[in-house]
Amino acid sequence: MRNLILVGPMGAGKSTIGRLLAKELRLPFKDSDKEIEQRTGADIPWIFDVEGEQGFREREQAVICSLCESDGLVLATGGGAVLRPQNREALRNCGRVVYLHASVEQQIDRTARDRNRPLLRAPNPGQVLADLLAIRDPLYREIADVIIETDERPPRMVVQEILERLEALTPR
Ligand SMILES: Nc1ncnc2c1ncn2[C@@H]1O[C@H](COP(=O)(O)OP(=O)(O)OP(=O)(O)O)[C@@H](O)[C@H]1O
Ligand SMILES: O=C(O)C1=C[C@@H](O)[C@@H](O)[C@H](O)C1
Ligand SMILES: [Mg+2]
Repeated sequence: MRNLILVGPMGAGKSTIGRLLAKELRLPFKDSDKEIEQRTGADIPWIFDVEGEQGFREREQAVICSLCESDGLVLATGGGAVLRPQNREALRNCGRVVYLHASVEQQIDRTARDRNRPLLRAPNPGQVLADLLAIRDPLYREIADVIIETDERPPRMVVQEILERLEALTPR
């Protein structure tokens, strides 16, 4: 398949694992969040503040559709990249999709120190993460070729399991 795409919630480790996986496979790595920031010339909190979540989602769709035209990439997506049906179709059609799963408790631990996620600037970020996962978990599953558990597993172990599980897939 053409590309390797990581989906999953904030704190699942898409950016971290994607970078390691790309190194291991000697493939270029792209992160849709970073790409949005580069193309906008501003960071994600700025985009949410000035253009709202809708503005961010427009930019995200443009970036996803353009990155999906590439071949041979490891692509880490943003946590909400699966919300739009057009993105789900583009991602599904442009490579193997890996859903990195993490419990809400692990997501809380892994995102607590980082102020770069505007959706978590709420009084109760744990509740926000739980609500988002309830809506998005079926969407991640809808497009996933494999689902990988990341709770209590170091990044290197997650990378190894992805490689093994991808190896075992039959071509589609
Ligand atoms: N398997 C893991 N074990 C322990 N810590 C991890 C693991 N995966 C990621 N982390 C840590 O969790 C934090 C969040 O990871 P990362 O930014 O890769 O998540 P993400 O899925 O890309 O989130 P977002 O959707 O917000 O972009 C980082 O500090 C990273 O070092
Ligand atoms: O889960 C989400 O909706 C988001 C996750 C991040 O990767 C960024 O794409 C942004 O902060 C929104
Ligand atoms: Mg990320």
